[in-house]
Amino acid sequence: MVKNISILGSTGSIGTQALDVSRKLNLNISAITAYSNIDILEQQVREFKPSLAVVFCEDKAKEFKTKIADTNTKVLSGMDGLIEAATISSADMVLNSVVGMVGLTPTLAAINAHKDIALANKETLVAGGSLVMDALKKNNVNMYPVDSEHSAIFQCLQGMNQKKELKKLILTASGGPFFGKKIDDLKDVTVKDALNHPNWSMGAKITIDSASMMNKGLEIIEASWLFDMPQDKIDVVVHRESIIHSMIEFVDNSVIAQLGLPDMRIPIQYAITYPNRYESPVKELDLTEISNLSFYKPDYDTFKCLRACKKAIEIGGTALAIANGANEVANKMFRDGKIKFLEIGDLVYDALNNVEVQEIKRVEDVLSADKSARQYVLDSVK
Ligand SMILES: NC(=O)C1=CN([C@@H]2O[C@H](COP(=O)(O)OP(=O)(O)OC[C@H]3O[C@@H](n4cnc5c(N)ncnc54)[C@H](OP(=O)(O)O)[C@@H]3O)[C@@H](O)[C@H]2O)C=CC1
Ligand SMILES: CC(=O)[C@@H](O)[C@H](O)COP(=O)(O)O
Ligand SMILES: [Mn+2]
Repeated sequence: MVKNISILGSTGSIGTQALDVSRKLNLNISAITAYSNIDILEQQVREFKPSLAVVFCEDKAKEFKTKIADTNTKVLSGMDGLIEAATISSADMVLNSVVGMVGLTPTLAAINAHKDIALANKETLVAGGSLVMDALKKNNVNMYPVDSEHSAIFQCLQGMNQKKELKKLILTASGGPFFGKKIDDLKDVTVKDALNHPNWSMGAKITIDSASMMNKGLEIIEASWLFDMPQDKIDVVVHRESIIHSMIEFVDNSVIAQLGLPDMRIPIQYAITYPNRYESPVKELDLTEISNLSFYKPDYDTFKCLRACKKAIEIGGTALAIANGANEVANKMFRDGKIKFLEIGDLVYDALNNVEVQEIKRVEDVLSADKSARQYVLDSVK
């Protein structure tokens, strides 16, 4: 089993739960990173004593260095710091739980340094999936999904005999806080409404993505890279209770599902301990308490972001990075009160229609498409 782990984004929702899992598994923490939240990072340094702590923001990193001057932890900042945390020699595995496609460069660096990857940071695969998959192959490195649906599929696939027997993947979606609503109902929804996820407690960006169903679109793309499946073999079914985390269907129409309470500590732990399983702090699932599991077709007319992601897959190349980059900016603008909820989907769609798409040959192609998509959205909203 993994003994030493580096956690990128340790102060976030996944990062703090990953430290909880690490505490119970008695793992050594090699490095931890934050964007600017130095108070939580300080507590983590004092408890886990990593040899490296990274604060992405330079000013905050300076302040942090003074705060923890009495410890043996080295402090770095910026992308160089993230790369150092991703490649630190003492770590066997890197858990990437930063939010956004800023995670791509450190993921590639970790793979090139032969670290196994536990991946929560879905934007990395969405924007640069072809580069990541090539790097994994070239370096003979494993990537274990943390995203609940992808972990569910990965768990279901453990029972597969041959790939040709697999018919399709079935991603479940909660439907978010706006399930059943139509465009007219969504015109004036507030940030507070959109942050009210029915089942999961997560960071702000992914919670808004769940409300717009961009999250499910990103997850179709993530699944297509992780499991090498075309999008016409990836179905989405709305399952309001988030108890079935996803399913796979075989050619004989037998369906295998993975179930559990909506708690990310199960997929995080499985990514770290694969192929072994250990007791976890998550409560046992009592189906008689849940009593009802419901299923619906997704509403592609209302949830434009879901449609946009399918379109991005059809276009291919840097279109995936464009959809992701446009969404990252639009999502933040909505949270900051600068645009309305429905404008997120409009902006992602417009970026796909207007930003030039290229073939991906190098990481620079992805970074440049991401930059153009972000600029496109910023200019559109001025
Ligand atoms: N939360 C969940 O249950 C799930 C999350 N995911 C995915 O996992 C990833 C993390 O999500 P979540 O934990 O919810 O997010 P959070 O916003 O809670 O945490 C994000 C982490 O990344 C750091 N961070 C933010 N921006 C940057 C940046 N520009 N550069 C470097 N570090 C940064 C944050 O630091 P700071 O605290 O200082 O801001 C924090 O440590 C996302 O890709 C999400 O889609 C997938 C499935 C479930
Ligand atoms: C916990 C997790 O994996 C999230 O991605 C979650 O699935 C979001 O819920 P939605 O199904 O509402 O997007
Ligand atoms: Mn998910």
